[in-house]
Amino acid sequence: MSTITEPSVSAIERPPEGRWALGTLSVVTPRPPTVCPSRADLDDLDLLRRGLYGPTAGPRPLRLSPEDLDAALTAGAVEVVDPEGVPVARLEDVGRVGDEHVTGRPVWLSAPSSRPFQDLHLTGPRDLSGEQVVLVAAADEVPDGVPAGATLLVLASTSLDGPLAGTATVRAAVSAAASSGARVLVVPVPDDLDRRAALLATLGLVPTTGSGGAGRPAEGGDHPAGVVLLLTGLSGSGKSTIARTVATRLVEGGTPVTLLDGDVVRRHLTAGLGFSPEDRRTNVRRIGWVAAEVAHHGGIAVCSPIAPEDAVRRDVAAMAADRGARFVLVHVATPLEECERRDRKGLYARARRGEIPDFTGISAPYDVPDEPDLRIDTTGRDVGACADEVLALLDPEVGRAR
Ligand SMILES: Nc1ncnc2c1ncn2[C@@H]1O[C@H](COP(=O)(O)OS(=O)(=O)O)[C@@H](OP(=O)(O)O)[C@H]1O
Ligand SMILES: Nc1ncnc2c1ncn2[C@@H]1O[C@H](COP(=O)(O)OP(=O)(O)O)[C@@H](O)[C@H]1O
Repeated sequence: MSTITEPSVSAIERPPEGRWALGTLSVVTPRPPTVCPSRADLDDLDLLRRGLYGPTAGPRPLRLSPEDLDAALTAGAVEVVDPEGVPVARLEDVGRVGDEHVTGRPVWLSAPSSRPFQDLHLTGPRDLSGEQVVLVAAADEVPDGVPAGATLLVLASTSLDGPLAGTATVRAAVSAAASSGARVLVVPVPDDLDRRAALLATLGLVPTTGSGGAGRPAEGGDHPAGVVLLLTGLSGSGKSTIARTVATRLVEGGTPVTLLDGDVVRRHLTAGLGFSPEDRRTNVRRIGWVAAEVAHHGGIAVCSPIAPEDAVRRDVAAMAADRGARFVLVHVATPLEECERRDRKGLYARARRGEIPDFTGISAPYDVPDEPDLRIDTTGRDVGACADEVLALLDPEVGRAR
């Protein structure tokens, strides 16, 4: 989830009725945070706005960063923008759902930015119960012979910023329908089973175990999904060494790789950032954004920042998922004592002397990942063997030369 933070303004926006009647008083109403949620959340809001979940549905809970969550609860609202910054909705009277989510009453703002195959999208509820409807959720589900007069209902997200697979599915449906005179309708498929059932019911269709039961396509079509591989761990734990070895093996096998190493990234992409919690968040989110872009086009991005915060690592996972990519998390769990013993760059000694403030593991926190795909303690281990364990996590199809 990417967020845009704006400074709060010192203006009276909505004075509570009956209060602050004195003309000379100026009240600061906290400004709601502006949030650009995941593509799945934006699609869900769009379906809700079009009435495609029926008249009584509300928005599903929106995951916010801790800062935005606090700001939303304080302001009682959150403004939702699409990736182009178009304000699409404002959730009012927001309340917390669990630790990380909020929900509220939607007030619809501008229409979302247009998307590929815009004219084919369902604009509102429609009764399709009397029609011959073929549900399609992936390009290879488009039947060879589409009956004339049938409706191909494509359950796919076709946004410019989402997985490419959805657009490929619609393209396949349009081309199959052209020869038979069938009609194509498109609707983003909700990734929640109850929402999907509500959508199909609104269209007069019964959920089936066929395409209607299919999940949101994370891959498929004619674009293999790429991978965002994130190696997280303390300084000196072995992230860069393993990342380089993994990348080298992949390149030797004919698979191009984008390496986003912590130190290297800080000299270029995130030059100028320091090691405050906020700068680290920005650093890791930028890495995640670039990695998700790479993976969106089928590439492999190997990233090795310390990435000390659990919530930010999950932001990166969400960015990858939003771009139809796989996210693989490896915790390089070499203990602090061993990292400090190695002290390849002499930084731990300096941090112990107090010369480097906020040093991860010494004077700045590191959230140990709860459920990484792999945890490796490199102490006394061969680098190649560690790299092999990581490589084994990657789908052989993804590692295939293209
Ligand atoms: N205060 C402090 N804490 C941790 N590390 C520090 C600090 N200051 C400089 N360094 C050096 O910067 C490298 C970590 O940068 P990252 O971009 O990976 O960090 S973070 O993800 O933004 O937390 C890290 O490199 P690695 O050893 O490769 O991890 C250090 O060399
Ligand atoms: N099995 C191993 N995997 C990775 N690095 C190892 C391993 N065993 C020893 N090392 C050494 O540990 C150090 C790790 O440094 P580096 O890869 O820069 O860590 P980080 O990127 O996490 O700061 C290197 O000097 C490397 O040679």
